Parts: sequence; C-alpha cells; structure tokens
Amino acid sequence: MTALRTSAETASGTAVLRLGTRASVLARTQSQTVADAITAATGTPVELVHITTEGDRSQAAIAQLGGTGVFVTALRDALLAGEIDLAVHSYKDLPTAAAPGLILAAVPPREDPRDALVARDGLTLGELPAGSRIGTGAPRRVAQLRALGLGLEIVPIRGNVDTRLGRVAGLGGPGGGAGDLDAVVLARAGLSRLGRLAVITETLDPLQVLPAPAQGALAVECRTSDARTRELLGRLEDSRTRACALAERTTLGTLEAGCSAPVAAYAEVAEGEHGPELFLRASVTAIDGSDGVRGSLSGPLDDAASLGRTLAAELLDRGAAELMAVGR
Ligand SMILES: NCc1[nH]cc(CCC(=O)O)c1CC(=O)O
Repeated sequence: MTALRTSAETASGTAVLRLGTRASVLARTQSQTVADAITAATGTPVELVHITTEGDRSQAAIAQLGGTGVFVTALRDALLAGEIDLAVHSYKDLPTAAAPGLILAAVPPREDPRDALVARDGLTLGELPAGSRIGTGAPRRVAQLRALGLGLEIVPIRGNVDTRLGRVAGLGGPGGGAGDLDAVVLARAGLSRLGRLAVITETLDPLQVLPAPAQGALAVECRTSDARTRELLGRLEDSRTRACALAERTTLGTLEAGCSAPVAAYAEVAEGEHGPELFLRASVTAIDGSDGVRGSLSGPLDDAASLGRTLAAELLDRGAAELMAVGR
C-alpha cells in the first residue's frame, strides 16, 4: 500500500485527517464526498490516501478471493497501523463480524438502495426478450433474476462500473467495451455517485429484486481509541440509515451468510401510529432461481438488531439454510 503523503499538519497547523481510499473511481468519489462533508461540518482538512486492496488487484470472482472483505482488509490494516485516520467503505461490502480496535463512527444518509437495470435500446426487464443476456456477478442478483422466470440468460461479470456498462450493446462509448450483453444490473447508488443515472433504463422494484443488505449506505470507520476523529465523524451520522442498515445486516449475519450469499434485505422508516417505525423485508433465493423464501416485519427503530434476528429466524424455519445450499 502506498501513502501519497504522510504529513499530518497543514501550514496553519490544523491537524489533517488522513482518509484511506481504494483507487477505483467509485471509491474515490465516495471518499471525496465524505471528506468534503467532514470539512464542511467541522472545518477540518482531509487528505485522501490511496490504498490497493486484493479485490482491486485480482480479476478473479469475488467468491474465489474469499468473499466478504476483499475490499476491506487493506484499509483496516492501514487504520490499525496508524497510516490513516479513517476509511470509507460501501457498507454492503463490510463483513458482518466486528473488527477489533475499530469502530463504525458514522453512517451518513443513504442513497436510493435499489438495484438498477441498464439495458440496450432503453428496454425494461419485462421488455427484454427471452434468451437475453444479462450481466451480474452477485449471487443475490443472479438468483432473483432467475426466479423471475423470464428466461433470461445470466452472464457472470465483474469489474468497475465503467467496465460493466461497456458490456451493454450500444453503451460502449469511445474505447468502450465489447457490447456483448443485452443488459447489466448494478446498484443505483453507485451510478448516482458517479453521475451516471441517465444510463438506467429501469430502477428495479424491491418486490421483484430486493437489494443487498446496506446497499446505498456508506460506513465510516476509525480507531476505537481515536476520540477526536470519532467526535468529528459523529457529525455525519444519520441514525435512521444506521438503524435500517443494522436491521438488514443483522438479518444477513443471523443467516450466517456473507455478501456472496443469495440473501437480500431492505429496511425503510415509515411513520407509524406511535412515531417512526422500521419496516424490514428480506429474502433468500436458491441460486438456480427454483425456489425462495421472503418475509417482512416492523417495529421500533431501537429494535433494529432484534428485528433482523427475528426475521432471519423465521426465514431459517422456512428453509433458508437449505435454499442457500442449493448448487453449492
Ligand atoms: N459489490 C460492489 C459494490 N459495492 C458497492 C457498490 C455500489 C454502491 C453501494 O451499493 O453502496 C458496488 C457496485 C454494485 O453493486 O453495483
């Protein structure tokens, strides 16, 4: 890993916060957004430090690299070594297990968490003819797309957002990709952060395709012992986003599944009779799309974790573990 600069002070003597980021355009964009928000809220200057992770170096499928955490470990090592003061992760890429010595100091307001279809000729999912080739690498998306029964052919792909968009016929652009696919499915939030919402031909209804736990949310991490940084980062916190992500990820964790399991979960806050309530949905789908279970639950925001545990237990009762084992 390479620290571009190691200075910890500006000319005026204000302590600079060093923010570790992966080098992908999406990671740098997310990191810069958080850096700007910190500076706007606290006046503290933030500098970006580029860190290379195994997920960036290798073109192997994420599942083969050890699944959860390939994008995260190098950033966490740099935090623990004191080379950086904070790291910004896509929350959905974080392993569900806690990291000793580190704390999730802030969960900023979430982007639209839904999945998006980018198809040739402006087509929607329902308009794509049977046999159309749809690119996605996430088992959760593969399983749910197959379960729709539209006769789509799912093609495993990965790579950064531009690489994936370049595979869609007609979207290659200058020096662009092969255009060998009819469509790709990716997180709307990633396209939004990159200013590419215009390429979306359909935002997928969660009733058809439920997003990944914590999709669209960022996780800002620092050392547990670093009281100053924790205090500064606290200013970015959105407690509703944290509660939703916690409910979704507790569902995932209780199912003992990682980011490469066909598990989806989505929580929203709605006004109930006695104030805001959390409405949680989750699904587990066999990778071949042959079967699935889905459930929902609502309750107080303070009960986010227990809602996730209860919903996961219900799904396990209904055969979730057996569904996750299909095709393994
Ligand atoms: N798994 C990779 C990843 N991690 C975060 C995002 C997008 C941003 C987000 O979901 O917050 C993506 C790309 C995608 O799923 O299309």
